[in-house]
Amino acid sequence: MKIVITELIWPNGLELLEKYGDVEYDPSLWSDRATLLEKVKDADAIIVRNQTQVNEELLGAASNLKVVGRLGVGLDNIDIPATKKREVKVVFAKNANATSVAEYVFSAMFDASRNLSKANDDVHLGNWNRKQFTGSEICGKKLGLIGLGEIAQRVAKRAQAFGLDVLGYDPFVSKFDFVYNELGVKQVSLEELLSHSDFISMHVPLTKGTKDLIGAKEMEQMKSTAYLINSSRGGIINEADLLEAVTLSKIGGAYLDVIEQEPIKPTNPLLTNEKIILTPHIAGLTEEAQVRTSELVAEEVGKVLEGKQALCTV
Ligand SMILES: NC(=O)c1ccc[n+]([C@@H]2O[C@H](COP(=O)([O-])OP(=O)(O)OC[C@H]3O[C@@H](n4cnc5c(N)ncnc54)[C@H](O)[C@@H]3O)[C@@H](O)[C@H]2O)c1
Ligand SMILES: O=C(O)[C@H](O)CS(=O)(=O)O
Repeated sequence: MKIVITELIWPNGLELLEKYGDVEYDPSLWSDRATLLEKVKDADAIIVRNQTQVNEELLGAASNLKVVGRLGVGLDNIDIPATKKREVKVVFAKNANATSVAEYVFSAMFDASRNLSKANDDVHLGNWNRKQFTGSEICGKKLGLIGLGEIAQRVAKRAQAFGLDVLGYDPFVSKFDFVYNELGVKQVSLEELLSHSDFISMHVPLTKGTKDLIGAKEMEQMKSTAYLINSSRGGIINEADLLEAVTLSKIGGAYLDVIEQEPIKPTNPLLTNEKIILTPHIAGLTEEAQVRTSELVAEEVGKVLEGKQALCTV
């Protein structure tokens, strides 16, 4: 069996995969499409993250392919109908990085409320501006969660402990769901969530229905002090509208772990506003999450290659 890995995987996953066949691992292969198309010609398995476009072109080139392993949960870079048409299985790291993403959301809320990074920069300049960095408590503030799946539920659970008031909007989750009844999330309309929340955290997949879900109209409804946090996918918040809203102080700022075009280009206008805090798609990137992710995907890919039933499939 030939297993081609096009993006970052942890060593425990590599070790497991070596039991199933010849592993070709190049974490930057995703960025060299011509070489990638050549390498997958006789591949039985391809393992990717979010950058490799698994589309008709790639699937067409990989005529031997049995399985695509996704080292994460977002499947927006994989043409699922095309894989089904070719009877190629897709396995993914269901829930493996959810706790890490939930903790990232708290890092963003605490950074916004206690000015940690800005105060550190200032002290390193030799200053001691205590009053300037007076913060605010997150206790008692309103946190709006857009999308109430696995990650949002882990955020909601932790938010209870911090005394946050959690509002939730997800048209696909019934009012009888435990997220409303046991996790203390209050079911609201998108409009209510936008107008009342101090922090708004996005937890939806990127689909036709969620593209530009938050644009100028939605930002108009937000509090002028509120922060947007996006650890789901670029494209869900309209970036031009965000830059304008932050520049005109219509909202407080934003924490973006994901952007439409990754990696970021030096000319990206988002870099011009310091109230837009950017991280390089690291919300799910912790040692613990990546050990889990790599093990789970390696095992699931292995099952398919051995003709067994995989569990984390689409
Ligand atoms: N930054 C990172 O490192 C990182 C890591 C993991 C996941 N993610 C992203 O986070 C996303 C969410 O992950 P998850 O595990 O919570 O997914 P999930 O499938 O468990 O939950 C997604 C939720 O979004 C809801 N939803 C869909 N369309 C909606 C809409 N228009 N409005 C409101 N809600 C809507 C669904 O009903 C579902 O409850 C992933 O799709 C992925 O793109 C990013
Ligand atoms: O969807 C995910 O799990 C993530 O965005 C993290 S990664 O897989 O792209 O690294």
